[in-house]
Amino acid sequence: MRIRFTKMHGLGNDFMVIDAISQQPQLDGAAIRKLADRQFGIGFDQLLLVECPTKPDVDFRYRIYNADGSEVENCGNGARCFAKFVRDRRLTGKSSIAVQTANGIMTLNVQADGRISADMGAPILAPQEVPIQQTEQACVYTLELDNQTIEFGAASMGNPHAVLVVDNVETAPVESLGPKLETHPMFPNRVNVGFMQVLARNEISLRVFERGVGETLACGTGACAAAVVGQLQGLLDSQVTVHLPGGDLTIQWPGPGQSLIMTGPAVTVYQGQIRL
Ligand SMILES: N[C@@H](CCC[C@H](N)C(=O)O)C(=O)O
Repeated sequence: MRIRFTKMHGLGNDFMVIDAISQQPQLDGAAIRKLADRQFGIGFDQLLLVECPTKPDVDFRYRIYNADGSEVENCGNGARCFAKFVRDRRLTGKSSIAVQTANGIMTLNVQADGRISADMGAPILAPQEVPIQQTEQACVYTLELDNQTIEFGAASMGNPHAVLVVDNVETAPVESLGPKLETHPMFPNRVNVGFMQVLARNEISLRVFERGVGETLACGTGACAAAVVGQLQGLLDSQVTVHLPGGDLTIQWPGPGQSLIMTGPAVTVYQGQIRL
């Protein structure tokens, strides 16, 4: 069957977005991996499916799949692209959109300048719920890897994140440590691994090795998790500019129990059709 899709990105974190309201794509893990392939397919970090909601008082449901075919709970950059997609495709005229994800209901607000703010909900900090193999909640956890003790903070934005504070993101061991931490027994559902350099109390640089993908040019939930971990460790204020390899996000977090607001751009690259 032939499927219409839109290629989009949020700061270089790229997506294949499919309207699964007017089309019914049959995509299993193998088909998603084939489409995600950057040589033999379309190439993307995540696939986003826009569907009708299954709950009342919600505009849409959107589902997220990593390039390795695994379905995931949340995607910050994807959420902004989803909002631009449903407006550009005239699936809604609303500038405040409520969307159902595997993580609950998220509200997205399209601003006059075209940037999109997402209410990302409150971070989950209880270790069993992130999840990490620890019994007591702490701002800094440790694990042993290759005879080295690694310190990290942890938070779930619906999806699990570990955040390491580093002196310099340029030289941080993202490629070597990222895959080892992603699959470390400390993280029963695997983990997204952020490497954060604190530049000032309101400014960080961040690289993220994403679960199910590898290093991406930006990770919205990773930026939220870094802001949370940095604030809990006393390093950051409540509003932070996050410099990612693909560009900047603004994160606001008043503190524990409160929602994070993430603001940034969403870009359409092209529209296409592919035979599945
Ligand atoms: N790029 C995303 C996160 C996508 C999901 C992640 N790889 C996971 O497995 O949890 C973002 O912008 O948040």
